[in-house]
Amino acid sequence: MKTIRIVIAGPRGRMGREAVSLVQKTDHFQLVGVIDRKNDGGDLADVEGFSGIHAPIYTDAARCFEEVKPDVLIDLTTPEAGKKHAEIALHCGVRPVVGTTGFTDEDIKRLTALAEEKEIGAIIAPNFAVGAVLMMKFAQMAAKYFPDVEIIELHHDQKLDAPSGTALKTAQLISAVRPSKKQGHPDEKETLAGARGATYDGIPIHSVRLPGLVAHQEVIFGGNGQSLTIRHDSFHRGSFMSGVKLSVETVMHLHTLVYGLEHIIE
Ligand SMILES: NC(=O)C1=CN([C@@H]2O[C@H](COP(=O)(O)OP(=O)(O)OC[C@H]3O[C@@H](n4cnc5c(N)ncnc54)[C@H](O)[C@@H]3O)[C@@H](O)[C@H]2O)C=CC1
Ligand SMILES: O=C(O)C1=N[C@H](C(=O)O)C[C@H](O)C1
Repeated sequence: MKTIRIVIAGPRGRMGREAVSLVQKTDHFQLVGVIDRKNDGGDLADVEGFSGIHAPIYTDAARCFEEVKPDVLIDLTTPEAGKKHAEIALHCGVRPVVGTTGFTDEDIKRLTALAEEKEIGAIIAPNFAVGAVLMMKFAQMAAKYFPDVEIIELHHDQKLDAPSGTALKTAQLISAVRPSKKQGHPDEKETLAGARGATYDGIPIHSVRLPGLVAHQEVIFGGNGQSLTIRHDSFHRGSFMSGVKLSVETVMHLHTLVYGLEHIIE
């Protein structure tokens, strides 16, 4: 199998560290550089926790892509940095695999247009865990029969964006198969602002942030005298890595942007 040259943005983060380890243990993956906020010009092997893993560190994405010429960028940073890195990657002919969340519909449209203009593959996956992708698919199936639904997402308390990318994607998939509707009593009033959560196309989304959690979501459907709950839990970040590997391999054969692993996992 041809070796895939990879740059990771955010290598020192919780997800970035897992991704570095994935690339290290995958025979046909090669870590050719990293993009970090610190240590420009240094070697990753000199950073705590990366002993023996040699890769040049860049703070400037464009310079990184020009100098190390990767096939794929894996971005696991922040919404602001992720959007910037994905755009620069596409301009430089590098295929982005973006796990970073907090992208708006507008961001995705803009990056899709750029990928099509450059005729290059890109993947934006709000959740790389196979179980989470199935949860979203099952929720979309259930919404045809149960149009009343609320989403509760629960994450660790260091998460920057709310709602989670997974909750937004779940709401988008549900909204694609059910007519728009306002749920609950038409005269319902919040006596404490925010009590009914945020809404996406009438679907309430509630975000819980607590220490000890990793990534969890419940999609609760209500019908006449019955309820259906679909729940997924990621207990550690290893759960995301088979999806990252699949995305890196798949993006090499794409010529457009794919938003969501449900388009890749049959
Ligand atoms: N798609 C998926 O399956 C998953 C996605 N995520 C998303 O991945 C992202 C990262 O999550 P965590 O690793 O938990 O966060 P983290 O806070 O542990 O790591 C983020 C890293 O990005 C780095 N960073 C920030 N700005 C940067 C820049 N301009 N250039 C280079 N590096 C920069 C930070 O220094 C930090 O090391 C978040 O958006 C999160 O929502 C997290 C888990 C799974
Ligand atoms: O920040 C996280 O941790 C996670 N972010 C993603 C999201 O926003 O959906 C994926 C997963 O839920 C973990």
